Amino acid sequence: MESQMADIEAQFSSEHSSSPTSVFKKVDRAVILKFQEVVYTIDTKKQGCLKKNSNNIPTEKQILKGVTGMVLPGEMLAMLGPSGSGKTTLLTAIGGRLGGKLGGSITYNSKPFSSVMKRNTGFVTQDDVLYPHLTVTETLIFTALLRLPNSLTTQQKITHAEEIINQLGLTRCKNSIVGSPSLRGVSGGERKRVSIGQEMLINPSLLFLDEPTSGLDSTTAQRIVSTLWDLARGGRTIVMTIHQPSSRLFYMFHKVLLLSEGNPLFFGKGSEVMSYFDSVGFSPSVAMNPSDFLLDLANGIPSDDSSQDDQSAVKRKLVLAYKSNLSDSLKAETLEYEDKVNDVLDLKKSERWTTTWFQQFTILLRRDLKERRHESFDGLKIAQVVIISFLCGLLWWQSNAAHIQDQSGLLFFYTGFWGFFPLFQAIFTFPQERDMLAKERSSGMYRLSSYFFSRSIGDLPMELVLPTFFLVVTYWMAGLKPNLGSFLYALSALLLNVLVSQGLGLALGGLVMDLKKATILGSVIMLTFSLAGGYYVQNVPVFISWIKYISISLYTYKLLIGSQYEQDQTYRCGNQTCLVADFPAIKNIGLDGQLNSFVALAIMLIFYRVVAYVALMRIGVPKK
Ligand SMILES: Nc1ncnc2c1ncn2[C@@H]1O[C@H](COP(=O)(O)OP(=O)(O)OP(=O)(O)O)[C@@H](O)[C@H]1O
Repeated sequence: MESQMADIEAQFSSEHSSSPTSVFKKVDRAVILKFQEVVYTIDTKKQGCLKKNSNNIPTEKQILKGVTGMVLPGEMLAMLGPSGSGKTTLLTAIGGRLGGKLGGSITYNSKPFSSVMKRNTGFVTQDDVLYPHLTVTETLIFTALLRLPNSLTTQQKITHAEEIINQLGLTRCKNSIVGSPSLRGVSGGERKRVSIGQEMLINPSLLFLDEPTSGLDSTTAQRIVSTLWDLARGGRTIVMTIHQPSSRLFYMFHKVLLLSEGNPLFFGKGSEVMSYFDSVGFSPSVAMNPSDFLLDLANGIPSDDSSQDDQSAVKRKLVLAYKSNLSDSLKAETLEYEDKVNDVLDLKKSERWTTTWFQQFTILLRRDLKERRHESFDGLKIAQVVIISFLCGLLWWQSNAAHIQDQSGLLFFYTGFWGFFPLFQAIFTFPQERDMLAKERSSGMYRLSSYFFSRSIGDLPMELVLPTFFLVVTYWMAGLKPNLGSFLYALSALLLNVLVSQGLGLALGGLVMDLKKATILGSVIMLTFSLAGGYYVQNVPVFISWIKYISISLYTYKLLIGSQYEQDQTYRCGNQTCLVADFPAIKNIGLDGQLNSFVALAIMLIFYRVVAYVALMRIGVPKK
């Protein structure tokens, strides 16, 4: 086995350079990771795992049951175990991203996790969270601009991203879009390397990867693990979960941790694992891949010909064997090491953010415009608005004040259409972005406020151009008050309506974070606002009439009729002349109090956005 390691070393040391600019260069700060007796418990009642608790069934479930280990700089630890054994939970815990009931101790150079450590940590999640419409180069350059400190110039950051592309073997596909399951882009292995590249940009001392090889063929998996192996040689501490590595891969790991139902069954050198299990009475009946053998053991199946054995008894025996043979010596070794490293490898203090607020804002805005250019200039969306504009213009063709019923109907239609349309566009924003926001925020890439402003402003031009176009067409075709002042008044009311409805959509999406639920909730709220808007029902019972005070439609409708009619204006009703202010759909709303309506909409404009912002604050922060 030693010779196998030497072969691998020889093979890969020739493949990668170690020049000063290389991604494989020595890391600035080495980190010793230690975790002792890590226990993690979840409240199954809170998580909805148990329906009832009438029979005193325990409502807590232990996911991790006292896991200990230590990974030194330059080492690569593989965590193995069957599905559900707790690998991802442990990785998330030692990666500093797990809140809740976490017991035991996890230290980094003898210190707890801190924002400085966060800055030195790379975390590659199992699912690659990447923007599908950006190219590989764009993805890495934007990450470099956001994550690298201002001590580097923009050009140096770009050069660094380009170096990563070359060194991770992504040159061939650097101009291809990343893609997603529904959009053909680069291959799965290339996508994984882009995710690794994003973390490598900051030259992390610690690198965590959740199943970096899942879904990849064995050659691609081999390439990725050898890249990681080279990264470890630069003094990085690397921890990954892995499902079923081939024996070639297995021997590349310096250390192996085997988990079964949250219990550790083995922690130590990969080369010693077979002899350990042999010493406690378990050895494969035929020569087999060590990871297959280990997974069988963790499932309670000791060898191919003994599938009839009691699996729980086997697992219990293995847990006891670990406790009596490995646990104490491992704990002692971990403690002993502490004395040697204390204060030797200290992390320097560093700023919380590597870039300024304004830099983050502009980079995020540019990235957003690039990623979503196809959405903003979506032909279908534009066609929809154009068709409805002309249809409305034709239906209400040259109506005049005498057709007050028609005109008030058109004005109310404005509030409805431009309430629902922006609301449903905005509802999608945050649920779609949640994973990206969680990933980037948990690696401390930018402030929430710079993200929030860039995201709200990025869409604005198109959000405002479409209703403006709609109003220009319908206003003049329908023969509304032909005076620039009235038109501009109506336009500002309509745009305010759009912005407030958009804010409501952002808030609902941010609060619920589930598209289906948010859409249903959004339609119920908007319909309620519409019904309470004073057009359909005039004699609302007192006990429910308060709804109108929170109705976006009511205030907008009030402003729109204010833009068209004067207090003393009359119209022909049959053979006589009637006051516009007495027309039922207007009388109830009244033509006065215009300023109050503006103020009410302005308050809602701010309020809904504040709610959306507060709702986003919980994303990317470990739950307490
Ligand atoms: N927040 C949670 N709520 C409910 N159950 C949870 C939660 N977190 C973890 N678990 C449970 O803990 C166990 C371990 O989960 P974990 O994802 O760590 O397993 P894993 O070994 O990584 O599995 P896989 O290989 O399938 O990804 C599973 O049974 C899972 O259902």
